[in-house]
Amino acid sequence: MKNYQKYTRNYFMPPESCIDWTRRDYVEKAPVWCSVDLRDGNQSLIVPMSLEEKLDFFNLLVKIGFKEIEIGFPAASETEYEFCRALIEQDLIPDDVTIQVLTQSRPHIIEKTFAALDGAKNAIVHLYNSTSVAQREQVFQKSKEEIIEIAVSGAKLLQEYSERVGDPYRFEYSPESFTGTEMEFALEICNAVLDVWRPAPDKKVIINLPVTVSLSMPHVYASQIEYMHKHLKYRDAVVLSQHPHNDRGCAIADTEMGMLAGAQRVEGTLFGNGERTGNVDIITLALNLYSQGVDPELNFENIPAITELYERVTRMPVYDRQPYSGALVFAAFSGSHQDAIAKGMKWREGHDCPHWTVPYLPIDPKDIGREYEGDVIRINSQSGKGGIGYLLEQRYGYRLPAKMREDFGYTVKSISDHQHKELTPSEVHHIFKDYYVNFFQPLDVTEVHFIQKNGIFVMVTAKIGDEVYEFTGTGNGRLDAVANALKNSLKLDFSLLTYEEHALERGTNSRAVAYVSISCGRDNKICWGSGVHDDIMAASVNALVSAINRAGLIQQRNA
Ligand SMILES: CC(=O)SCCNC(=O)CCNC(=O)[C@H](O)C(C)(C)COP(=O)(O)OP(=O)(O)OC[C@H]1O[C@@H](n2cnc3c(N)ncnc32)[C@H](O)[C@@H]1OP(=O)(O)O
Ligand SMILES: CC(C)C(=O)C(=O)O
Ligand SMILES: [Mg+2]
Repeated sequence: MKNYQKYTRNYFMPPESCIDWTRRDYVEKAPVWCSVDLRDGNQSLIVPMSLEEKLDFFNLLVKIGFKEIEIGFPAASETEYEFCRALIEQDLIPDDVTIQVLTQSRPHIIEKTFAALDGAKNAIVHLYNSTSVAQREQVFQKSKEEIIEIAVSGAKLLQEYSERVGDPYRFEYSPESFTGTEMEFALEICNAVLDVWRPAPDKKVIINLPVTVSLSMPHVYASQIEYMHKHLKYRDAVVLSQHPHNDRGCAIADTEMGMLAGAQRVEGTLFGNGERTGNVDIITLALNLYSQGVDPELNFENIPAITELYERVTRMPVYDRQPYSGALVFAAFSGSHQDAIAKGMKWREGHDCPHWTVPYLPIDPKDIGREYEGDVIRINSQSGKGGIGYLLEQRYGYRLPAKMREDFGYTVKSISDHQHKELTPSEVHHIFKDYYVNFFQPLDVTEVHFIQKNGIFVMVTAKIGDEVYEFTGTGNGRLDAVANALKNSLKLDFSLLTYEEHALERGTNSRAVAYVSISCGRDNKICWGSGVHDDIMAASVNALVSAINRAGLIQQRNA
């Protein structure tokens, strides 16, 4: 791309090395979560949510377990204001939940914000102003001192309004566009705001360091967070918060590394909705913790229900590959993945496993309301015998012999390949029944009588088209005797290779299924057939007849 020189790295590393966080490899405790779905998420929708939709979403967030919820920007619009009023006046905020509201640092906006909060038992008032070089120069056209003055004057106003009503509110300050700000200046402005609020450990304030626009690799943000963490004044009275956006696709990494670097709180949204590429996805963050054995302190046990409500009120679909929540994120189409999953699941049945280690499935889909059936093993032309056989066994109870799985696998793949489509479990079942089970054309065996006499003697009644035949034969076992009767009487060139059977369903009325393979002709081509019947012997004969028919032996004999 010829215009690359138009761009440069416009972020700032801390003035000292801040890489202590690299010595930590995991987060051991969930951060304080704050949902900004109803503000950052809402302000970026094509059509912002209605009051009723916001209420539905608020109730969902409460149900999930959020204790801090940024409910909007009350000065922005009538809906935003009225929503805040409705929550307060109708007493819809649970006692253990704190609402948060966002305000610019402008007197009339702050005034309106506090008017919206009138009567609230508690709330977080979130003040922001932009601090980056670009915004200072282009948008505000102000010096650093003047930008600090915007923040400080706003901080003072928040304090005054709060004191007037008995000081029930907590405060949050965001140096918006933090990632484009010199770190020394970000520190200076945050400390200036802190000097106004003078927080104490029993009256903490939140300093929120947003990735308003992501400008660097995640380790840079982590170093920036560590710098602020080490140098902020009143540190034991500050909750250090992050608010990453996803412009470079690094929001999750930014947040996780930021937590390693000292951040204690995370602002984000469900499914990562938010300005441009979105805010950080809290579901992914929470389930990443969960997948490493850390309680995320949010309940995502019913992702499908959460998805449904989210899609309704945002009018946006959840992407198929969205981590943990997308329709395809537990799906395995490819053969080797399916095989490993099927074996992994079987392995768990025979072992006392304290932890989840199934290959290709980072967490157990059932834990978040997803199903194995339909969600995991999916069949197309990339699939293999392992997955196809597993599906047939789990759904329909057929335990195919290993070699027959392979044969059936190729049959299914070829159909999917030619039809150029995914096959549903029921279509796979139908293929099995249509191609392998009780396949009675052109040969059909209608009656079999066994006599035990120096081995087994058998009398077979068979039909080929309209012709009815009576054959006899002998063998070491019953199926062997039937095979010999057919082979010798009809001059068929095959030998019986494999025979397996099992009950298809549990219980006394269970049907039996049998699997037979025969080796045919001079080139020993293997052909499989299956039989299902109430009687195990009839199932076995059906399987043999199916194999003979599938091999085309009757047609070859006539040719
Ligand atoms: C990164 C973020 O997501 S920040 C949150 C952004 N969200 C929103 O803006 C959604 C809600 N906002 C709104 O509805 C409107 O912007 C309102 C109601 C808040 C304000 O509306 P208006 O005053 O009509 O317009 P607007 O937002 O363009 O105001 C721009 C003015 O505010 C100033 N300003 C912008 N942000 C701030 C701030 N945080 N603190 C102080 N002044 C600010 C601008 O410099 C500009 O000043 P100027 O009038 O001297 O040129
Ligand atoms: C208001 C602030 C925190 C914000 O949304 C951002 O910087 O992205
Ligand atoms: Mg934001």
